[in-house]
Amino acid sequence: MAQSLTHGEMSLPADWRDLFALTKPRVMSLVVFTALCGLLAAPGSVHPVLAFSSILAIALGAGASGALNQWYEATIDAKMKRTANRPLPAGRLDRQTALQFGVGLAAFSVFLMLFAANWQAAVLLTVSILFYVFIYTMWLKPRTPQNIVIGGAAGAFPPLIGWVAATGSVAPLPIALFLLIFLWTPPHFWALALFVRSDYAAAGIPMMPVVAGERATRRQILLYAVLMAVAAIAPWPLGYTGALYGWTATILSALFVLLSAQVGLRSAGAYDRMQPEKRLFAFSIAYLFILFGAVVADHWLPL
Ligand code: HEM
Ligand SMILES: CC(C)=CCC/C(C)=C/CC/C(C)=C/COP(=O)(O)OP(=O)(O)O
Repeated sequence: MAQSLTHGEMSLPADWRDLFALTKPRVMSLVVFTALCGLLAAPGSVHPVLAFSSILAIALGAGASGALNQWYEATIDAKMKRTANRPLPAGRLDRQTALQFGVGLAAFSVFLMLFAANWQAAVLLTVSILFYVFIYTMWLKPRTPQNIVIGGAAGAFPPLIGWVAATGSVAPLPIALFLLIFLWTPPHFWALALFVRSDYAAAGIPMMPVVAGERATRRQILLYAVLMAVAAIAPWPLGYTGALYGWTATILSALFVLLSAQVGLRSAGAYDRMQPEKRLFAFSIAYLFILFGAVVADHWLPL
């Protein structure tokens, strides 16, 4: 985008790469993948153009919420090493542009969903965007260490939205997938929070390790991992999925619980490299990618 904007004394071009970075593309890739899997696992068939447009709408809506999150958190991001180089804190983009970009993209994504799929999916997409921006970012994140438990629900909506875009209604399987991501989020995030704790402390964000301490965070990671494993495997005995998904979920969830136990049962202390925590964080991402791939494979290749 060749638009000019004022930043202090200088006039900087709003580079498209900075606008792209506002959408948190790496995090959102998994969000969009889970949405696509929700859509592909639904019964019946969707016209490819409608399927593509629905997924595009979810990607744009998720990107918009990432931009609005960064618009709101520019001063906090400036205080953390991990986020200081984002376009706003680094001064490559001004807040007004980020706000306009986020609001415009959010509105466009909802209209696209309305025309491509149905009003039910458009409503769910709107709820997810509003939830992430208002409930998580503005309300819970600066106030309570439970921020990601409750606020994390926003990230659990995409497979449900994909399913509803395809069918116009809700069913037990996408609700189970919602629950799976909901319970996955605390171990995913707290593993990372353990090794970037000083960042959050510096920014004054009440993340669990900062407020409740390392020991409590470790125990809760393990607790949520066990609950998540139950939610991940349950669709198989309940008959919502077949054995392909069932075995994948059982093996991967056992591994997830094992890695969480390595983190959860470790005593609190000053570790230099936090290897088990980093391993769990990296595995959490691979886990969701593979598991959601298995939901689709199970639907199309029933064993
Ligand atoms: C409130 C809930 C969540 C919080 C607080 C959270 C937090 C984070 C943070 C701080 C990172 C570090 C890397 C970065 O800044 O880009 C990260 C990485 C990541 N998150 Fe989450 N996350 C949450 C939920 C989710 C959900 C629901 C998904 C997808 C389903 C997801 C997918 C990812 C992925 C793919 C990465 C790796 C990005 C990379 O490779 O850099 N996260 N998350
Ligand atoms: C369809 C739709 C609207 C989906 C929304 C997806 C969503 C809410 C994902 C949550 C994942 C996420 C970016 C967490 C980052 O937390 P943070 O903002 O605290 O991380 P930060 O410290 O890196 O800014």
